[in-house]
Amino acid sequence: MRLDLRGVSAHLDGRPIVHEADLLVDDGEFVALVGPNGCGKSTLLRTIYRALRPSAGLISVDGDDVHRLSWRESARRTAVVAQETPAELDFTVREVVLMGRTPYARAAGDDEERCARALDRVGLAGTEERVYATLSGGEKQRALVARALVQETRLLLLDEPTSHLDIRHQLGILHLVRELGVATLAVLHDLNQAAAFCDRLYVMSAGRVLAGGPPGQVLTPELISEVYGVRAVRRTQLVFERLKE
Ligand SMILES: Nc1ncnc2c1ncn2[C@@H]1O[C@H](COP(=O)(O)OP(=O)(O)OP(=O)(O)O)[C@@H](O)[C@H]1O
Repeated sequence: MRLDLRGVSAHLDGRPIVHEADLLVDDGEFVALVGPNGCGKSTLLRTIYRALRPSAGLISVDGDDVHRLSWRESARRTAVVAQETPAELDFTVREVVLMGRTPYARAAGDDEERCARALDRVGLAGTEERVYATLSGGEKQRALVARALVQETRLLLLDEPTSHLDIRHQLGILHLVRELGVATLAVLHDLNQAAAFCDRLYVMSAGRVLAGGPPGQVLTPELISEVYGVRAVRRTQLVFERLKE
């Protein structure tokens, strides 16, 4: 699975937000998209999962223009964990997770097992009957990752997947994504985490993709100061690793 963006521009309410973005995610790659608040990361992601039509450029998944695929075909290729959580209706966690199976034929008797396995992988085993709306922010976020997992796509789009999570669960989700080995494009804010977990990253600023490549090459103090207006100093720091259960 290969995601390829060429010259993608996007407007919101007639305002140009993303300008001629080029970006590539190869099969099995974990790629981060970083940049300051409001620079257009979510907007760019939305053009990929078809919540927004680009005003110019081409977005292809395995060579096919994503905006020309049928809804079902698109959902079989690409799963999304977006920032907005779904309307808080009275769905159970099971029902929310199984929405990820909608692009597949019914009658798959093993959907229950898939659901249980996915919930287990995100640390929510046994919560199937809970009402989704009653979960905490971090639990909701992990349930939405479980929904993306049962969709069994080879491309995963994650918009700040760790924003509500404590440090242990942040690492849990990032490790999980790595282990999946699925092509992943994730908007992340923590540059240290992006550098630690991702194969490559792209830096956006003011609607443009400024740089892309391995974290060590891209995240230079010069670029960070240009993009974020902060001074970056490389120091030894506390490193967190999850303890085994
Ligand atoms: N519906 C809208 N109409 C007009 N402008 C919008 C709309 N939605 C977002 N914007 C603007 O578009 C710009 C890009 O927003 P976007 O959410 O893509 O940024 P982001 O990089 O994901 O930011 P963050 O890190 O804060 O999540 C922002 O200036 C935002 O205010």
